[in-house]
Amino acid sequence: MLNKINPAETSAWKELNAHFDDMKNAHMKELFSEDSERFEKFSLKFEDILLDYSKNRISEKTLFLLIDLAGETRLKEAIEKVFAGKKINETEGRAVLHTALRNSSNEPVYVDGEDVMPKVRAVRSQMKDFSDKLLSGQWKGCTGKQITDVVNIGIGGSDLGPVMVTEALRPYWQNITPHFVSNVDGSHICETLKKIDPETTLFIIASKTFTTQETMTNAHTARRWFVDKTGSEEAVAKHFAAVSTNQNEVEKFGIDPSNMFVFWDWVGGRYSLWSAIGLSIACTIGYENFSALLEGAEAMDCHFKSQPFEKNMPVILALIGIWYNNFFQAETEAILPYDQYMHRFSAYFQQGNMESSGKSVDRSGNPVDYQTGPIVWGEPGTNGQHAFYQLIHQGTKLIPCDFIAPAQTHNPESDHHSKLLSNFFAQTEALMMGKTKEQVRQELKDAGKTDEQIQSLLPFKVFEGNKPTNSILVKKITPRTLGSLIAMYEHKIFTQGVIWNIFSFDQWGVELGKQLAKSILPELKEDEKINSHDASTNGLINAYKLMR
Ligand SMILES: O=P(O)(O)OC[C@H]1O[C@H](O)[C@H](O)[C@@H](O)[C@@H]1O
Repeated sequence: MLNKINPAETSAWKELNAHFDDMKNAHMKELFSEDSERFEKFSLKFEDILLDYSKNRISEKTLFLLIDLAGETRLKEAIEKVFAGKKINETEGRAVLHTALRNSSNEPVYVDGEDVMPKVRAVRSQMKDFSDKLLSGQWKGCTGKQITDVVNIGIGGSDLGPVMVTEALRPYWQNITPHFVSNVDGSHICETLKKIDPETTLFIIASKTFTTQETMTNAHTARRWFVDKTGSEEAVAKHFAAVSTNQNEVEKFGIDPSNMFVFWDWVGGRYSLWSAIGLSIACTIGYENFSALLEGAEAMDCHFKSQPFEKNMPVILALIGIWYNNFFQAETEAILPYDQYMHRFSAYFQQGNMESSGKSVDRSGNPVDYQTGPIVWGEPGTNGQHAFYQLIHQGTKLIPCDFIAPAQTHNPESDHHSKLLSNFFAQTEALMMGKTKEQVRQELKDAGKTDEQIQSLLPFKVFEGNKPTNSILVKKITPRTLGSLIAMYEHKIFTQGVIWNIFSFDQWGVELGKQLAKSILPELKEDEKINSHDASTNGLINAYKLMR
């Protein structure tokens, strides 16, 4: 379906290896002083989003070769296939069509010869209807009261997207407070139940499979609590909705079929916020805003499909990521939003990246002999500055970072935003420029230090600089721009997967732990010692039995 080209065997890769020898010691400071147009050359604008990628250890030749690599690994063809609904998720035999969920054109999208768009539109209008009723107060709970709280019970892709988006778009909240329960740790559901009133709460059970242990356990606990508090089984119909691809299991759980929202196996969990999994988002910010989120993503889809690689934001980001990952051998990437509302953005893309690209077998089933997905992590600025930036500035590891900031804040109180943004600009400058021995010497001299003091302090105060960053400056975080940003990173992940010759849309690695947990659970019931595992696991379980 997708080609099975080993990227490391392409001629572009070999040339990149040779080119890396020329570039590995190049300092960005010099690259900037050699070219007064570097910023213009290495920045892109898409609607209200500016991507500045000039602070990277790249030259025009680097980009040229990376684009060649994309050509040799047939990226263009892969993009056409994914949008056309081809079953590129081969290990699960599925198409990958989260883009169809935001397709507002009249173009049909076929899976197995069937246009999926009519079904997509039907669920969209069901979501609109439901969220409108809830927000307008027309939907009444079992005692005739309006719904004030929505609790989304889901995990992984059925949780992270809705949490991230509702948090990022908090300024757009209407009259419903969302809550999210994901962890099977009873503390999560218990603490949430303490905050809500059963008469005014709607539970959304969100699970693609409707068999996930954490979600089903939390859902049953919520249901028991609800029936216990209201004394009525019938009331469940007015207070529970489900989002799933598994109609049978939803019915078994006892959710009114008219409160069920479907999606399809061609929507991957970590790409599902655009589907009915986004119901909690629509109920929080209103359907119109949810729709604007989809429109922003769709606009990025069109950009990704139509722009040549050198002007294509997701492609450029992907190629730069590959440059560091596979040539500089960088192991991690940080995503650093300078926006408090976006505090779950890196966690969201941690799943997006690490489940998609955490693969060590290529599309032919052979072990890869090059690095694939990086470790992705991050926290909002400026908090991160006071926690882990030290290592980025002066540690031994190369950590390419994406800095994201809105030019306009939703809270223009006093001078907070200019202070925030001055940090955003200062950090990427400092990471690139560093501080030379001469500068440090002068600074210490000006501070009145003796020569001896200067000599001893010097090595610690020098910053090598040359630390790569992308800056993504957004006019304002609105539903539309957020939609575009998310889609931009989704397509970055896709592009990298195509080039690395891996399957980006399965996640078999998650299964093993789940299976073992299932076999261990019954062993925890009895008090007697067990002996069915390795010595460490037996030892731990037996110690637990004595401690509990
Ligand atoms: O939506 P569900 O079927 O409950 O699945 C929830 C999560 O389960 C697993 O952990 C998968 O690795 C995730 O990709 C998925 O999002």
